[in-house]
Amino acid sequence: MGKTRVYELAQKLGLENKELLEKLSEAGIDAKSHMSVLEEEDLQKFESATAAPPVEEIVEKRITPGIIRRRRKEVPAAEASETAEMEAEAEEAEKPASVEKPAPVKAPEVVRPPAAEVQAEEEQKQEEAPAVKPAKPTEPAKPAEPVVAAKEAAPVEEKPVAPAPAAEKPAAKPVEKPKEKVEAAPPAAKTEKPVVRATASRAKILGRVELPQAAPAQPQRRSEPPRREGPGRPRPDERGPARPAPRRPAPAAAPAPGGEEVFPAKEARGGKKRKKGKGADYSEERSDAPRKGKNREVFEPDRSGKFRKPRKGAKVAKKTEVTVSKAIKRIIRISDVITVGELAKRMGVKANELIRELMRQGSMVTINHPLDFETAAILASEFHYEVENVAFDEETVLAHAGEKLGEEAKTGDLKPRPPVVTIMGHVDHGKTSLLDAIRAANVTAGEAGGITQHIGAYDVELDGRKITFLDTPGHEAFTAMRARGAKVTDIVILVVAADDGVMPQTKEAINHSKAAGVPIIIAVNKIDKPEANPERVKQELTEFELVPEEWGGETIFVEVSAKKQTNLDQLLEMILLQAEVMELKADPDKRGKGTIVEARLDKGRGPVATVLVQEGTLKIGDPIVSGVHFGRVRTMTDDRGSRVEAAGPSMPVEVTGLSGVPDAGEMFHAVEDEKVAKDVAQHRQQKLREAELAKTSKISLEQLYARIKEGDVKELKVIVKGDVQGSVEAVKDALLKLSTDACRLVVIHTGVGGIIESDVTLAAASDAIVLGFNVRPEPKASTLAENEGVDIRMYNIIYDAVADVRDAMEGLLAPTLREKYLGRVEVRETFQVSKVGTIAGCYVVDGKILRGAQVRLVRDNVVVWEGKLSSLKRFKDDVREVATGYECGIGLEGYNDIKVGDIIEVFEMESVKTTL
Ligand SMILES: Nc1nc2c(ncn2[C@@H]2O[C@H](COP(=O)(O)OP(=O)(O)OP(=O)(O)O)[C@@H](O)[C@H]2O)c(=O)[nH]1
Repeated sequence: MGKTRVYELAQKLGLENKELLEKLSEAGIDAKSHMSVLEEEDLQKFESATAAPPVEEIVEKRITPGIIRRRRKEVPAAEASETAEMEAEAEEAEKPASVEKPAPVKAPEVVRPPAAEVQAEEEQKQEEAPAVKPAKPTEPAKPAEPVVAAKEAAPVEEKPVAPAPAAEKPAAKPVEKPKEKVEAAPPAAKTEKPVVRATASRAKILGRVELPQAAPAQPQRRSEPPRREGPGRPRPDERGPARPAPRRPAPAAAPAPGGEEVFPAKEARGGKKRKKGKGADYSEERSDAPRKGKNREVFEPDRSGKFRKPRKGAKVAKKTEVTVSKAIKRIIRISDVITVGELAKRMGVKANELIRELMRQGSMVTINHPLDFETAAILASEFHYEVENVAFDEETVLAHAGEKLGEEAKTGDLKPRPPVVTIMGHVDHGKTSLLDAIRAANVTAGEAGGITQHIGAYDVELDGRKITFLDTPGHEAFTAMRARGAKVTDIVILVVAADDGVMPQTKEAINHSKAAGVPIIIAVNKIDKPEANPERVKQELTEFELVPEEWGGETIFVEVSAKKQTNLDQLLEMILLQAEVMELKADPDKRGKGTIVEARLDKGRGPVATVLVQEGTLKIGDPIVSGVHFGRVRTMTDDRGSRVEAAGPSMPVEVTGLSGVPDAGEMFHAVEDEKVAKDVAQHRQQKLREAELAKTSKISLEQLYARIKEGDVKELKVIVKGDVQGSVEAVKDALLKLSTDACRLVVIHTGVGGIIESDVTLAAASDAIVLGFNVRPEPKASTLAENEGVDIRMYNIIYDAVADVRDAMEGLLAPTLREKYLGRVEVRETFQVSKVGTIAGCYVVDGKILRGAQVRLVRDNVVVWEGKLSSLKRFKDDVREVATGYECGIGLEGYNDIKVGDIIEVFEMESVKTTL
């Protein structure tokens, strides 16, 4: 294709450049300066136009060029493309025309140096493309439009140099750029002027200097859209050739025209900029926009400005929404406690950052560490977040529920209530017999023929005064309930067989009772036996500070015979006397609350719970909540199987109507309505889940120092278990000497033998630690300790134990070597192998056994030997490890006294950092 510049053609025709330019524009050819390039098509067009200008054709052509120009200038091509619409709009546009005109003119002006020509052009434009104008009017008023125009023009301008840039720049970068480009072109002076005008008249546009930045990306996009829409439009083809006349910078120029019209529409839908995200569905984008970040907001004004028409409403909505959501997000609602990990997640920061911040504040924590409300609030504020405690205040709700009735009635009107008694003692000392005897005597006396029911508790009467017995003899149940926070028992009856005296469980029972602070009444049983020696029992008990009154002490002793029902009344009398001293009172006018003594699932009746009312009165129909269960009291039955309408303080009744089976020792509360009961139950469920997530130990030696310093711990309670009484006593004495002003050391229980479940429950209930010497915890006790967070420490050397406790109290606990449990094998057979020694045929009960691991030989929970394996075989082969459920042959290094039934514990030692 031959290209001719305007001035060359002018020379050819013997015309002035100006004249030629004028004629060219009359012919509908877009030539902006004498340097503009004319394509062959343009030349032909020019020739045919000058030769015989057919009116109709010209009009058509003119329309096209007109549109092009406008585009370049700033005209939102969209309007141009959709002629039909534009025409409609044109009518409206006509009014603001005066404003619009300047815009369209400017672009052409820039192109054409002579002012006169510019005017001519303006006139032409008005004539040519009235339809286009409508678009313009909106542009000047709305800043966005000019931008669009600039963008659209961009593609064309790239190569063309002067003309296009001039048009674009006014919109994008008002002065500077245009000048540069203009300088390159000959008619620099001329171009400058128009630029100035443009900027002046478009003062509003200046503020949008940023827009051009977005534009660069658009040109490419534009080139695409035009193609798509091009086909639909008849004009693109015509325009292509017509416009580029000045310089056909190419295909880009051609598409642009068609694209102009299209773009705005697309953009309006969220096409280009919005497509930042992928696969933007136009419809969705709109809704997404408001949620996006600041970056987007920065861009949005531009877009919206450009495409205001379609989006006026959307714009406003976006901004508002973003602000609101942020404000809400910056408040974190927690329920009393939140773990570090959860807080980090909710704030959208890394947990490590929180942990680092906490370390900076002096606390070493892990990701699962629970943070209380205050700590969480301080921590969150570092990250500009607020924490709101939305904890359901269960206590307030329940207190409110309980007080209501009390207020309505007479508040503070406490009335004496029957004592609640638990019977404890050593095995076979007659606990059950005594309970039965008391009950039998009572039943026959009170309700002849009445069928007694086992409901876990019952009451007996003596001269119109009631006593409630908990039918769960033994300290295990007692402490298990206490571990749940239940303080049910008022008085403990310690049964000691007169013929047997104080035995290990007698001692345990004493310790458990003392730990709970419950007074003890001694029932010296079996006095009917000839070998009975009550005096010896009294003597033995003085060791435990249980001194009979006749010996100057305060403990009540009653000599009874369960078998012969001797002195039972006297025992009851003494119980009542003790109760009187204790001034046990309760307000029966409140809503009922108390403790679950027993609960089970009955096939026919559903969950059945024996409850002991401790405060107020429980009535049929009362909504109640117990633990995570709730419901309405459907039926109430006493221990004689009689239906009861209401149960007052200290009365045990069997209740149905709960949604599930609560745990023994759980409290129950009657509340005003079932919704409250449900709310409380659900809240507890949630807390239970949280607690599961953030299990914390009761107390451990590692935490001791820190807690002493915080004032949390004023005394350290210890349970000592050992293989022989001598070592237990030695440790106990040594430990007691460690007592300081800051922390008193109290040994709440000692015993010979392995660490058993009841030791752990006692430790859990009393916040104690368990020290073991040459003894091991039973598997069940280990599990319980793990669940309850009880610290069990095992030692072989007394000195180590004492040193550890002392160091812990002084905050000097060194990094500890902690045992990592690997497995447990049971010795099933033993073989003597010459030159090798004893080989144990074993069965791996739990975990696995590893060659080279350390082992401990345990017999009856007492450590007999500790060392290493000398051999580990499966059949005849040496093996590295043997897993659960398999048999193996084991040899112990330098130890042969292995017996059938022995347990071999396998473990590794690992160093654990002590954190205080
Ligand atoms: N001679 C005599 N024997 C009694 C008396 N009280 C209980 N016994 C007997 O002692 C044995 C044990 O009595 P239990 O009531 O089962 O003792 P326990 O303390 O409940 O026993 P555990 O439930 O195993 O802890 C039974 O054989 C009773 O008959 C008594 O007062 N005199």
